[in-house]
Amino acid sequence: MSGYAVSVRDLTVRYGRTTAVDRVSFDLEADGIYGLLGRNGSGKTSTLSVLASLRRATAGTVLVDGADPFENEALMAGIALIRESGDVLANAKISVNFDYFRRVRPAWDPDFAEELVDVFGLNRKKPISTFSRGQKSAFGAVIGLASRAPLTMFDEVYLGMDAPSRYRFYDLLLADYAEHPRTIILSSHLISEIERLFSGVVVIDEGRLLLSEDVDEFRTRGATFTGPVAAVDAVTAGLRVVASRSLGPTKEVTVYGDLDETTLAGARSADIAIGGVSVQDLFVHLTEKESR
Ligand SMILES: Nc1ncnc2c1ncn2[C@@H]1O[C@H](COP(=O)(O)OP(=O)(O)OP(=O)(O)O)[C@@H](O)[C@H]1O
Repeated sequence: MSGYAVSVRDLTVRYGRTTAVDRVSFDLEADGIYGLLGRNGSGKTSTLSVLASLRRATAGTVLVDGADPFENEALMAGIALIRESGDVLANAKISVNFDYFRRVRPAWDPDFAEELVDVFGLNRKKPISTFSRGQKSAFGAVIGLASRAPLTMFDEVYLGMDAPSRYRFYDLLLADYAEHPRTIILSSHLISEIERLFSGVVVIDEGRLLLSEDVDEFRTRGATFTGPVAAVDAVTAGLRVVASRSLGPTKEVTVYGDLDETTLAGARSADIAIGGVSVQDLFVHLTEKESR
């Protein structure tokens, strides 16, 4: 089974007077790992909830595999939204939960699920409600991975896990994706750890779409200059600086925007190394109030 394509058109979600999502449009090709990035309260969960059919759009349309997921049971079997709040049988043990997910998730892999329980060191004898926050998050990751849903969405579940568990999750996700390609959306505002996973990014801010593009394209929106402090300062003077770090005589400055040939030639002649930009730095810049 391969992944579902996603098409979001003019999606609007309102809660009373609050507009959480404001005419957002983007497309995700089937089979890819996408970052849905936005600051707290930017509308990530609201967007994912509509895709998962937990909430009806106030306006606009959402198509998953070409169809509206709302009250579409057959399609919903292939759409998994994993939230930190659970969506599991909290009072039951792992085995009871696995029996349930085996029934509702057509691509459920029971062996992989058991293997993941061992990897994350989860207790098979206790109900999920007695797990710590990190263990609950890890159990969510287990469900999300073993479901192998053609559209799998992780809504910041990894935030509750400690660093070793998070890195294990990222590695497992990548390895499993390579063997079983599908469409995966990771929503987060903590990007540096997960940006290596993305093939594409959707950035939203205060309910509005800022951009939706391929990650390599996104990274070329800026550049990083590394070299002697004075030389770097001279080359980057007048450019839109996104981030700046100094280490003794060396300075690394990240800038946003297109670079002209004169700037690039100046950098090369001053022995300044020019590199790509992290998604994290660009995201912070794009969503900072003072940058607009
Ligand atoms: N059930 C609700 N009732 C009223 N307002 C809501 C409700 N759910 C979300 N909101 C509001 O909608 C906006 C978007 O919230 P949403 O949860 O979609 O953002 P988010 O990007 O997922 O945030 P976070 O990163 O903090 O989880 C916020 O202003 C929030 O206060």
